[in-house]
Amino acid sequence: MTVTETEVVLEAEGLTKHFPVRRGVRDLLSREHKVVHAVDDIKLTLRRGRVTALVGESGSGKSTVARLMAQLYGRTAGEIRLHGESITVRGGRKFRAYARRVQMIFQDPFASLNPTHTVRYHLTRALKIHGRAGDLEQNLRNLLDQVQLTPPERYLDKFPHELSGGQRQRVSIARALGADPEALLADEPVSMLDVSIRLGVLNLLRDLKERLNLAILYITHDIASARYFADETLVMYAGRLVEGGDSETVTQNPAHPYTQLLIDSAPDPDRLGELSRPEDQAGGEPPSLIAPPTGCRFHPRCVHAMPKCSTDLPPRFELPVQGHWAACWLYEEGAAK
Ligand SMILES: Nc1ncnc2c1ncn2[C@@H]1O[C@H](COP(=O)(O)OP(=O)(O)OP(=O)(O)O)[C@@H](O)[C@H]1O
Repeated sequence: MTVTETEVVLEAEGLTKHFPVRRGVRDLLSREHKVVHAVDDIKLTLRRGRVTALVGESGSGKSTVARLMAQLYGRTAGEIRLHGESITVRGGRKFRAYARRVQMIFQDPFASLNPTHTVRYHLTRALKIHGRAGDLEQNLRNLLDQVQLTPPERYLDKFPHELSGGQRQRVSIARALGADPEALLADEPVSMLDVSIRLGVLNLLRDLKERLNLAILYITHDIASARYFADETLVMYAGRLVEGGDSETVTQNPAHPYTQLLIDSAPDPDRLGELSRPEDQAGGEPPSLIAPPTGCRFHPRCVHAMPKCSTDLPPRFELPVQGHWAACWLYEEGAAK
């Protein structure tokens, strides 16, 4: 099935978030209101039965995108559409209705579960909030079955500290499923877990995607896991998307110099002893998002930078593989498509 064939659940267009910077004493005298350009002009589409990875280094704005899509943050500009309908909610009943369809999973299951309450409490609450308590015992069992915590009675009366990290994250996923959502926004769902159990949780999410026909946004700094887990991969740098396409193409044939850097600097088990060589750290630091570079935000670190890159923002240029694009002037020829 091609990317365009499955039903669109959630879309963002022109999604932008600027956080005001708290003003110091010296700034009070100036009229300037500084902002952090955390997220600028993001366009993405989540489809039924598909995982879209949003990949980038720390501080690139990935979590902010997830929180905007979950309507936990108000946006500075742009539009979020649920089944084609533009939607903005700020708390209250409207938020609850939105959360019934779009659920978020956070990085740290220990922080997102209340240590003083049992698994039963967390899941019961989710079912009740979303009007699905019905046959409560059976629904609780179903949720735990779905996340492969079986037999359910072994887990229902446990407190978060009595569970392993992987089990806690499975409870968080079960809680999200309590709403019977169409889309899951998973913000680094395995990065706090032991390496040995990450794969199990990603496989569970993949299994749920298929069985429940979920649309999943998978946020990660680990591009290798995006190749393994996601159908589509979007690469984010300093608040902007720089490349996108099917995961195999983006990870095996990266077009944007930043994606290439991300792949080259990903830990490679065959090179572990060499990681501290100075040449491995080439490529510099991400820019300040208070005064981001003009033109392409990556140009100060880019080995291919041309004069135009520092002045003109590159649009998306389409590349030979269908659906693959890069926002990079190197591909300007392809813009004719
Ligand atoms: N509430 C806030 N107020 C001000 N600045 C913020 C706020 N939240 C995030 N930022 C800034 O926005 C930028 C993007 O942050 P965000 O957490 O979205 O990045 P990220 O890619 O998810 O990073 P990480 O993987 O470290 O969480 C950062 O510069 C961050 O400091």
